[in-house]
Amino acid sequence: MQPAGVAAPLKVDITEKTFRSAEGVTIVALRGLSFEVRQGEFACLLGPSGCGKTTTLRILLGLDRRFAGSYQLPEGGSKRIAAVFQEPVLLPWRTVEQNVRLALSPRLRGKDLDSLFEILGLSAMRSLYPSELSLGLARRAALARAFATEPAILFLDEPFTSLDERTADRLRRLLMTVWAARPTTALMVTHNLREALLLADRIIVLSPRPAQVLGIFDVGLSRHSRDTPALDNLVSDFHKRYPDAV
Ligand SMILES: Nc1ncnc2c1ncn2[C@@H]1O[C@H](COP(=O)(O)OP(=O)(O)OP(=O)(O)O)[C@@H](O)[C@H]1O
Repeated sequence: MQPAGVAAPLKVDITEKTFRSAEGVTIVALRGLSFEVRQGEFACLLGPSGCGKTTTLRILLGLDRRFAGSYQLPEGGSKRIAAVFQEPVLLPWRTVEQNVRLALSPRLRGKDLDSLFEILGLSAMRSLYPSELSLGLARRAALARAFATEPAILFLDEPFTSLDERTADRLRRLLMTVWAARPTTALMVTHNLREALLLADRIIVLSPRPAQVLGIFDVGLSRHSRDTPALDNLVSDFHKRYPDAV
């Protein structure tokens, strides 16, 4: 048991998660999946398509309680959990700013959001409605909403899919800037190795379904040094260590 006030990691120990298909066939999505994310760390869960990454996040978000095993959220189960999904899920009849403020606890509702909107390049878009935003801007609004809540843990499920590469890259860099300004324990699901190498402190490498941890890849390079040649080297180091992963 972690004493109150002491930094606690995210601990995951899922013994098994199965689904029953429409034809009555049992699909084992996860079996023996165990890992930790340290306090204040940005970790990526990297694995091939269909291996069980989203299933894992849904369990950690409390959206799926039918599994065997256990997990412990940072700070002994604080309620401040934020999530950014593939779809930004903004309320269409609310402005960007209202969407962000609605997510805040009463204590934070009136807080100054200027610097957060500024970092994310959203200062001029605060009073726009979601239908007036490009997909890239809507994703930024979803990031603003997540960080505004000052979460104990932030879960991200492939937040940069279906964007052109330039927009995705700009958003990845914005995510790093906002995370550096407001560090929080973060777990991001992706099947994009370069993305994981650009963003993560450590990568939790998963096997094909049922997802198990093949190993942990410690990126071990400061984020400012992760330019294209450095990323190329990291990709090659990664493939040497995990020739069969992703
Ligand atoms: N509600 C469900 N009913 C039946 N099978 C499911 C259900 N949800 C997920 N699955 C199956 O469980 C497995 C894991 O799915 P999951 O979405 O977690 O994978 P993923 O690693 O996130 O994939 P991707 O990277 O393509 O999003 C897949 O075989 C999927 O078809």
